[in-house]
Amino acid sequence: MTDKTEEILKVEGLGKFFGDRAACRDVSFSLHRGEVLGIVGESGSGKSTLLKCLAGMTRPDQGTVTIAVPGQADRDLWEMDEAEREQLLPSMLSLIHQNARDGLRLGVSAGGNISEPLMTGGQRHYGSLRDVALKWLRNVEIDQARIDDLPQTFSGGMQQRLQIARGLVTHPQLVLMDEPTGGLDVSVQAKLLDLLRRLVREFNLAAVIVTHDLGVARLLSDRLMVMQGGRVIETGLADRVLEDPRQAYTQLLVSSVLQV
Ligand SMILES: Nc1ncnc2c1ncn2[C@@H]1O[C@H](COP(=O)(O)OP(=O)(O)OP(=O)(O)O)[C@@H](O)[C@H]1O
Repeated sequence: MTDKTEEILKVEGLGKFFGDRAACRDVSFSLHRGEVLGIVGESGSGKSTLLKCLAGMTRPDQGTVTIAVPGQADRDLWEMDEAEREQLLPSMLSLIHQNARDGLRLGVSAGGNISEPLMTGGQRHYGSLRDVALKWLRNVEIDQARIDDLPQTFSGGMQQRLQIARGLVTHPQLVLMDEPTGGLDVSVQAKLLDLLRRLVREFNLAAVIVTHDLGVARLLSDRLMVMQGGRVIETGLADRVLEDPRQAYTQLLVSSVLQV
């Protein structure tokens, strides 16, 4: 049985600067198994930069990112050398991009896209890889008959679901999502949100979701972190932050959405 209180991610004093500009600074939070943290804020507030620092894509200038590694002691992502980080990343975390095409291999079949991360991890048995791919197609509600089709032949919503299957097939403990429903039709968004909610619960995932959509944030997140000008200005339970925002900026953010 998994321990729901297990800390999966701890961020302390994180900062990233581009010249004189702080894209994010003094960011600290922790995340436990089964918990979903939504990060909201206007464009340019530092959400994507923070996510990239957590995903091993952008080296922060300050602070630490400590992640649980299966079967090992917790590790600071940025203290590892690059080769070790590359090797351990798939078992530690998965990044779901806003644009599914950034997270898929377009020249590889749907089944190949799902099984590739397992092959990178050393699995070679064709029959079992195909079985896992079929299972994951079902998990993300894609017709199993499409297993040999290329992602280009899929709709935007299907491509996003395929990216999610590829991201979760290695059972990472931490999932990072960058505007996972952005750019999709409203009805497709709703279906995808339902799917994400189900998968987060089913696999007891720790997840960080960056979104500018407070509706998405409310539906998926347990806790919310509001960013402005690179800093965290408010954090708390999602319902509390949205129903009783304490900072003027959060009040503005919430009221501007309600007016739409
Ligand atoms: N590679 C870069 N070079 C220079 N400045 C950058 C770079 N990446 C981000 N920034 C700056 O850092 C700040 C935060 O940007 P970031 O993309 O993290 O914000 P965001 O909240 O994700 O915005 P959006 O919602 O529009 O994606 C901005 O002022 C941006 O111009």
